[in-house]
Formats: sequence, C-alpha cells, structure tokens
Amino acid sequence: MRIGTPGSLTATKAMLLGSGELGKEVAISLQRFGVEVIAVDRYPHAPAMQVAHRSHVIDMTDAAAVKSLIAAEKPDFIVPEIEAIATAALAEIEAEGEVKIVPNARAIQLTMNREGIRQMAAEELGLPTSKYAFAETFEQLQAAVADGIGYPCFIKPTMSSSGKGQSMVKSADDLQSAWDYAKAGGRTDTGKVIVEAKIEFDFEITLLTVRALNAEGLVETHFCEPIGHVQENGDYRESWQPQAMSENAIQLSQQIAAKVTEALGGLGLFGVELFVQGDQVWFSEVSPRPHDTGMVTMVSQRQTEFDLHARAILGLPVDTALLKVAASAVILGGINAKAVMFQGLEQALNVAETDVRLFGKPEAFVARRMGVALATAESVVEARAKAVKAASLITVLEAS
Ligand SMILES: Nc1ncnc2c1ncn2[C@@H]1O[C@H](COP(=O)(O)OP(=O)(O)OP(=O)(O)O)[C@@H](O)[C@H]1O
Ligand SMILES: NCC(=O)N[C@@H]1O[C@H](COP(=O)([O-])[O-])[C@@H](O)[C@H]1O
Ligand SMILES: [Mg+2]
Repeated sequence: MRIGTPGSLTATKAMLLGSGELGKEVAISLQRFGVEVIAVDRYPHAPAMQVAHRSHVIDMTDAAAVKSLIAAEKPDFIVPEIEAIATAALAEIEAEGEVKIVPNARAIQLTMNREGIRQMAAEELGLPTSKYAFAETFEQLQAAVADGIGYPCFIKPTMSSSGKGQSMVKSADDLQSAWDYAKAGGRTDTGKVIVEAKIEFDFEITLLTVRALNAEGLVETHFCEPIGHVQENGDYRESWQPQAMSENAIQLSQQIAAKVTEALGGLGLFGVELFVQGDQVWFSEVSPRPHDTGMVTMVSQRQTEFDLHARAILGLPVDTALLKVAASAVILGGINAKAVMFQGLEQALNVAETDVRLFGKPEAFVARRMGVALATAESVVEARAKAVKAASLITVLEAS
C-alpha cells in the first residue's frame, strides 16, 4: 500500500528506527498526514508497532540488518527514535541519495554519542556547558576528576539515554562503582564514559525547537514555550509547560537552541536541554527528535511535539503556540513482570482535567516508563499536582 501525502504526487513511506512511546505518537501524527509507517525495534509488540502499518524486529545496532531491512522496505524517510542504532549504516544510506534520514545522518551520528555533540557544542560553537572530560579507563577517569572536574560530578556512558548507566558522584569513594555502572549500563558500549562537573541550576528546561519550511520554501526556526522538568536518577519524572523564566534567560536559551539546531541542520523537531540559573544558561544535550519531557504537549499545544516533527519532516506549516498550562507525570513499572495490567484508571481519570496514556509496553521493569498522566489547569502548580496525583493512582500489576 502506498499512500499519497497532501500536496505531493508521490506516496510517502516512513520507517521508525525505535518504536517506543515517542515513536508511537510520531507514527500516529505521520499517519494522519497520509504516510505509511513501518515500525522497527529490538523487541516485538513495541508501542509504535501497535499502530503502524507493519513492523519488524531487528538488532538496530547491526549495520547489516539495518541496511537489508531498508533495502527491502525502500522507505522515503527514516525517522530515528532511539540513540542505539547503527548510525554508520545511516550515513551510507543517505549518501546513496534515495532515502531521507531525519533530520540527517550527521545530526543523528553526532547526537547519538555524547562525545560528538559535546565537542560540537562546546568546542566548535563555543556554547557554555559543564566542564567535562572523556575517559577510556578508570585511571583516566580518576585523573580527569582530580585535574579540574572535581566533585560532585556526573559519570555517564557516552551512548545512553533516560539516565541508563548514569550516576552522580560526591566523593572519590563512589568513583569505582560509578565507572562500573557506566561501563555496564549504556545501550551500546563505546568504550568511553563522559564525566561532567555538576551545574548548580535553579531549574532545567527542554526547549522544543522546530526547523520547518516556510511558505517560500526556506528553513525557519520556531520555538515552543519552555518545558520545565524534574529528573531522578537521570530520568524524567515530571514536566510542565510553560516554565517561567527571565527575559534574558529565554533569549539566551533560544540563541543557544538556534545555534545548535542550525549546526545539526535538516528539518524536524529537536529537544534542546538547558540548565538555567538566574540569567545564565548552559547547554546540556539535544535530541534530534521528540523528547520525553515534551509529552506534556499532548495536552498543552494545538500541535503536539509529534505533530510538529511530522509536519516539519513533510515540509508542512507548523504552529508552536501554547493553548493551555499543563503538566505530565510518569507512571513507572514498579515491578518486573513479563505481562502487565493496570489498576486505578478510574480513580486517576476522576482527577479533573486529567488524561492518561498507557504506552502498551508488553513487559514491565521497576524503573521502566509504562505510561504518563497529563493534566491541564490554571497554573503550573495546580497542573503538576493533578498530574502527580493521577499518576500515583495507577498501579502496574503482573498479568497472569
Ligand atoms: N552536568 C550536570 N549538572 C547537573 N545536572 C546534571 C548534569 N548532567 C546531568 N544532570 C541531571 O541528570 C539528568 C539526565 O542527564 P542527561 O540528560 O545527560 O541524561 P540522558 O540519559 O541523556 O537523559 P535523557 O535521554 O532522558 O535526556 C539531567 O536532566 C539533569 O537533571
Ligand atoms: N529519553 C529518551 C526516551 O524517553 N525515549 C523513549 O523511550 C523508549 C525506550 O523505552 P524503554 O527503554 O522502556 O524500552 C524509546 O523508544 C523512546 O520512545
Ligand atoms: Mg537528557
């Protein structure tokens, strides 16, 4: 089946590499514009597979497997959704010129690895970041911390997300365990870890930034209202929109986001993560795709971050306006279970102005994100309280 996109004479087919909760929403947004969606992930029945036209289970870090699937499916677009994919294969495919990688293979390669994006941001673009160093051995890590990074600091695998393998270290006593955890905890072992000095921020934001074509066919950069968030163990727990900020801090944040996304290039939505203290802003990292903290836009914006990504990719007009103050709170597994069911949905939905999205992940882990509660309200404080309340009323149970 080939489906035509509005305004185009050719049918459009997109392949998602990664099919989690974010990909599921991207799939729905693309399908609403007439795109045929093929969902790919490392395990069967992943969230986006449940809504896609077709799906495939492959090892996405295996370049040969990625290339042969692309050759068989011949998509027009490849939409990377997770960082652990064979990015070198994407560069080769892009060079052949038949398939468009979103936003482009270089941006995917740079951002999938903390080393690439940090060096570009700090060294080439001169953006403010935490002090950092890379280490390939425990001795190099000890030397880097002693030579200027200091304590407290964060140790992270260079290829990981959602806090996997990441820890904050307060003293030399905890350095070895943080090293071991980072070496074991990445989605792919690159052989390196990054160590970053801790930034003492007042709050942190995700600035969703969209590179889309305007009516003249030129690339324009659009910003959503800043999203504030709370993280625990490197993974997001709550987000809200808008985050109140000083005029200077928002200007600086937009300048940093515009510089980074322009350097990465291509069309699409980016999640630019920034730390803010007073009028000072530091760049942390950027996702060249929708961001987990941006799930709040499912109730706060007319065009969600997923709609914006789909529109930008397809060359359609975008509107980043905020409609309502809103918040999100995550629902974690809390248990390890091969099959799950949920309790408390009715009570959660009795919280006024609240919605729930259960992602449909077949298997639960204690810290795995299984769903999110979304709430709107007159103020951020109220919206956060409602979202947290709704999320707390849902329990994940093992299904027999
Ligand atoms: N240098 C730092 N200073 C202060 N806080 C930090 C620093 N690095 C990380 N953090 C905290 O840890 C969180 C997760 O870090 P980071 O974004 O690097 O991890 P991640 O695994 O890429 O997460 P995700 O994929 O969910 O964005 C940050 O949002 C922040 O709260
Ligand atoms: N911070 C990145 C992020 O939130 N990514 C989202 O989590 C999924 C993996 O979840 P899993 O680890 O539970 O399979 C990814 O596929 C993506 O949707
Ligand atoms: Mg992050």
